[in-house]
Amino acid sequence: MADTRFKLNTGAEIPALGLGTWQSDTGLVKKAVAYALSVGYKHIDAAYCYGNEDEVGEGLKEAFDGGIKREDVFVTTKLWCTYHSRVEQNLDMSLKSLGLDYVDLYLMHWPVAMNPEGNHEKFPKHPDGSRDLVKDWSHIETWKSMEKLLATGKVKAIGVANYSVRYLEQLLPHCTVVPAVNQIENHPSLPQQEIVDFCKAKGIHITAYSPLGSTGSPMMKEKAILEVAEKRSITPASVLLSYHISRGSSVLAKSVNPERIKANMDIVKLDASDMKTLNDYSLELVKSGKVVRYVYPAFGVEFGFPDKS
Ligand SMILES: NC(=O)C1=CN([C@@H]2O[C@H](COP(=O)(O)OP(=O)(O)OC[C@H]3O[C@@H](n4cnc5c(N)ncnc54)[C@H](OP(=O)(O)O)[C@@H]3O)[C@@H](O)[C@H]2O)C=CC1
Ligand SMILES: O=C[C@H](O)[C@@H](O)[C@@H](O)[C@H](O)C(=O)O
Repeated sequence: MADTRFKLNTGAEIPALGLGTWQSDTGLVKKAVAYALSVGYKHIDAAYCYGNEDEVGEGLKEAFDGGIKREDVFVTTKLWCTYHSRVEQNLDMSLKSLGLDYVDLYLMHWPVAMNPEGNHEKFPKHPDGSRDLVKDWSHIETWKSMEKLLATGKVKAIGVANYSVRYLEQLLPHCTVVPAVNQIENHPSLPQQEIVDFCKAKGIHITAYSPLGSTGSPMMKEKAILEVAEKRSITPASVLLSYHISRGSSVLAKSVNPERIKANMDIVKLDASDMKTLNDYSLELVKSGKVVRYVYPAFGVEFGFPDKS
């Protein structure tokens, strides 16, 4: 089932499984990308902020030199927060590093702008250590610039990441183009049902990030996951990745290890009783206020996530 695809509101298809590249060390990520594409991945998730797009680009080049066609790979990258007032410039920087003339999807990485003239190119800070934000900058302004990119041919689709219902409700009335995707942290310990349902109703596809619980894959030790894995004789990683495909979402798994990259393609159709076990586990966490969000950078901003409000 790793070859499942979902239709975007642009008419294009997004391959259900993507290779993540956040925290993929330089020296390893070129091989990871080239290897993943050689064994059948069709979707690579990158970001300017990850600082490794040059190497991701080298991995893509190796794959293209080996005969894989550009049009058969779905490449996503993201606008970083210090570039909200310079959207096309940041896209051009990513395209140059990736060695591409277009990306399939360009996302606003977080709906918050950081000072483009601060004391660091990506993570400007105030003397007290807090992030140097442009507090009066609206993410709607950024989206307007993202919409203009479509006419350049440098992006096939545009979308957002880390948007809550609250932020989408602010954005949608001002959109000429509805985001194709909202990329969010999602796994049975953070089901985010309200945003998943809201996006579905608006025709916005969900891509799940950190499906294994991010660094060190802590979700793989959760009892409900182990229970389904044992019952189906599959790995916990397979349960965690398959869960999203059953929910109609695409999913990104990061690995720089060839065995794990290959193993993560083992996506199966979970049945109703498997999904019930996982959903009951999620509901219990939601009811007791114990959902777990692994990725919550210190922006000091209220993003409208129900678990953080
Ligand atoms: N839009 C956004 O703000 C965000 C987007 N993302 C995107 O989503 C991707 C995935 O999320 P990420 O946070 O990286 O975390 P994941 O949930 O993909 O987990 C990655 C961790 O799991 C390990 N791992 C991977 N596969 C296996 C396996 N089969 N068995 C055991 N361990 C495994 C990896 O180690 P190893 O490499 O050694 O295998 C790494 O430590 C990111 O890389 C990025 O592309 C992520 C966070 C935020
Ligand atoms: O995509 C992954 C994450 O969003 C990552 O880009 C952020 O967590 C960033 O490191 C930050 O500290 O703001």
